[in-house]
Amino acid sequence: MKILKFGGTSVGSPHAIGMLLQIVKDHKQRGEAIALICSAMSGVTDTLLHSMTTAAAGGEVQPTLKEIEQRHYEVVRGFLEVKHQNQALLGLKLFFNELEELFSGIRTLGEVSPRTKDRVVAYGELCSNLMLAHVVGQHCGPAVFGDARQFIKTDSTYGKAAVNGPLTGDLTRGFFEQNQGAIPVITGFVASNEQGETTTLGRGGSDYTAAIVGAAVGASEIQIWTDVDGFMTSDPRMVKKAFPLKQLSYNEAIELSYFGAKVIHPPTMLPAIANNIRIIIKNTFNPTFEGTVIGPRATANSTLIKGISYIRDISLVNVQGSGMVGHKGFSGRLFNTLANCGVNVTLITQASSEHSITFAISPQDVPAASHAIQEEFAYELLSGKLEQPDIEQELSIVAVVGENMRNAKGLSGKVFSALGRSGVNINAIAQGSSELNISMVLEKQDLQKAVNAIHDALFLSPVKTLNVFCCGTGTIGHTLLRQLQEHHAYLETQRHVKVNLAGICNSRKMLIRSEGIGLGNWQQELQESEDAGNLDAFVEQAISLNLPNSVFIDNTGSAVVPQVYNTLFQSSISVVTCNKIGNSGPFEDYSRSKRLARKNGVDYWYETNVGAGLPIITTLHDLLISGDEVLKIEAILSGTISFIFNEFKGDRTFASVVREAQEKGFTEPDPRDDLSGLDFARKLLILARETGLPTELEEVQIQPILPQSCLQAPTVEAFYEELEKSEEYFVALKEKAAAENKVLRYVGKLEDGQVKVELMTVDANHAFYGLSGSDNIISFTTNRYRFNPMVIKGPGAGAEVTAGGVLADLVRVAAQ
Ligand SMILES: NC(=O)c1ccc[n+]([C@@H]2O[C@H](COP(=O)([O-])OP(=O)(O)OC[C@H]3O[C@@H](n4cnc5c(N)ncnc54)[C@H](O)[C@@H]3O)[C@@H](O)[C@H]2O)c1
Ligand SMILES: N[C@@H](CCO)C(=O)O
Ligand code: NA
Repeated sequence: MKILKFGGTSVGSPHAIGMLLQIVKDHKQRGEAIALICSAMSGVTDTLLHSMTTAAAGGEVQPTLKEIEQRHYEVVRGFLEVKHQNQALLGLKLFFNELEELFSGIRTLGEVSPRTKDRVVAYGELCSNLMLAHVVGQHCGPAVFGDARQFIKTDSTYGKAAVNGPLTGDLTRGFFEQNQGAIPVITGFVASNEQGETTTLGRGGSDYTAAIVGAAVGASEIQIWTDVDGFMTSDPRMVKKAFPLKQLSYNEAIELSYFGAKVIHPPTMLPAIANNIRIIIKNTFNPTFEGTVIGPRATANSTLIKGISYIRDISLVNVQGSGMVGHKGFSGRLFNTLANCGVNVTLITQASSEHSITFAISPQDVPAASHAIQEEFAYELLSGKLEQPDIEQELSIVAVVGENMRNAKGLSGKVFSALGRSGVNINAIAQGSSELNISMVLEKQDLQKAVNAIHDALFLSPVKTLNVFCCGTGTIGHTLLRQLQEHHAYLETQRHVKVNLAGICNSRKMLIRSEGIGLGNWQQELQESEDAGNLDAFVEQAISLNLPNSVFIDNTGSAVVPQVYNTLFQSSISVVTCNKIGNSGPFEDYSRSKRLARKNGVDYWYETNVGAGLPIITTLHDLLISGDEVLKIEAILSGTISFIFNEFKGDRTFASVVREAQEKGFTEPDPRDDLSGLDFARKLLILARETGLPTELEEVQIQPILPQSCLQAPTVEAFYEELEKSEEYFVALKEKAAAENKVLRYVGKLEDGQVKVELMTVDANHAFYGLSGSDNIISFTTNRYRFNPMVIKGPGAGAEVTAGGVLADLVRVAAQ
């Protein structure tokens, strides 16, 4: 025998009932004996409860009752042949007449007793099951309406009656015996007391009925048909990536439900658990989906962790004092007094020093708990043996649940490091000795971030979502977004990184959207945004979203954007930047940013500050962490100037070559930053700092290659005009070098603590002679590479290579 329990939404509409009928037919076809237990049509119970209050206050409820009536009639008319309708309509009409009488009684009395309340709400189940018995009877073979009041017997605790197990068992079996050959369609939730008066079973009552009936008739399986695919790994409203679990043990289901999963109400399952009956959660609207099987034990091959649940509102009470150390019975007194005033304790931790006990309770219990402690420990408080209890508010509990995790080493480490990296502070931790759950108390404002970070860290899906805030959508930013769009499938399947573009900002506009901006149409979405670009507001919103694995990408050349990095680090947001202004500012700022990133456990990557996508900074780091020592760096690090010297061959003017460099995306937003040597000096400065030299930009010696008139031009256009006028100067430079069979090279050097950039002419024997396009070249002379320096060479400017480098840094964040 299988018991099929259908919840309110599963019987709440003609569509749902159509699905139900197919499910019943499928079972019949397989020759399985089944019984149905159904809830009231969705919304009916609440409407009845509400209407009772209205009626008691003298209000009008007739139209509301008529609506409920019509919903049932509609099903009858939709599913039954005309000749069968009358009998069903008649039965329902009788119920509705009784209901009306009850309501007129409530109006007269002006109040609702618990007994009346039970009588009234029971009609939700009575009507739906009577209706369904007729419908199932016509479509699936003989069916019988089961009014559970005839066989589920309880005491008279209205609203949450206690079941008389043995009597109920006998009567239920009797009912089934009398009705062999028909499918029982039984009212969930309702029962009756010894006098035959209607009672109800409380929260989760229909599940309870299913478990009671299942236990009584020795069912092999109880199917809970609902509107979700099963028990999820976490609340899907909280965690987008939550997915349905295949299998759970009873204990795991109870633990998850305790912390908020609302699929079943565990106490109601006890009769099924006691009889080892398998429980399956199934989706009425997706019946072929396998759902979640709940059985006696966690199967060996199921996941270690079953779910992440939470309680949103909790308060922590911390009791401490010298009077507690070594005092037998202290905690006994404490928890007794709490129990006596009806305070439920959700979590307890005690340090082994026994100096303090911390426990979590519901915020509404705080006054009662405080009062009880004051009374019980009046003497200890007065004599200073105990301090005044310390109460922390605005907290939540997150619980990680799984039976198999007791044998999994390193699991709690994963949980805590995921939280640490997301900047979530943990106020208290408890692990039951059953190791079925690890619970953490944390700030309510961090709840969503914490649950998502743990979910990401623990669940099968190795894909890590980075929440990216992209500042700057010019040459580089634009290309980066295109690359992210082009490579998203590769990133997800091969690198296990998913980029959620949670915000974009440029000088004109900004847009924040936690659920993600389309990588394919961000331009349009940004264009349509009504928010003007405002860096501070952008950062503020990014921080307040409080998303896990947040990364801010600076694709600007702005001096103000780096000023927000420290705030971001302090809010546990990583930074990836191709903007070198920050790292080449005052040394103190440079080292503070690095320190803050480290202190907050977030990433700060800026490989593209030097040589665009070429692996220069990472290589330097690798040399240094492996104990090598840098003796000398020689480099060409201006892609723009490299390009100009490589292309200025006499067939066109110097100015036109510079223009081409700009068009090709090699130059800084203002090409004078390249031609003045400033951009180059910044890069060399950053490299020097990475080797440990605490040097400043002013200390870098720069030999200019441009005449003063060009550098001083007020605008970029004026600069180009000056450049045209200086053509002779550049031709002379080039010809002088050519006469000696040499080429012009703008070379940077770091040696003996000195940093300089100078114009050189080199011959064919020099390593820097043969460059093309925007090539950069860098040679590291180190202890290990003393006689044959390590050389890195390749295009060192341009949108593709730079954006590629930024993307690599982003993947590096995910890898951490
Ligand atoms: N071009 C290259 O080859 C290369 C290589 C390595 C690094 N970089 C660096 O890339 C950065 C961007 O260069 P680009 O050529 O893309 O510049 P760009 O001028 O094309 O784009 C800059 C973007 O930043 C935005 N922006 C500027 N100030 C802002 C602010 N305060 N708040 C918000 N948005 C702001 C602008 O609106 C624009 O969208 C520069 O720092 C540059 O040094 C470039
Ligand atoms: N404008 C720079 C590229 C950005 O670092 C160059 O020409 O080298
Ligand atoms: Na680089």
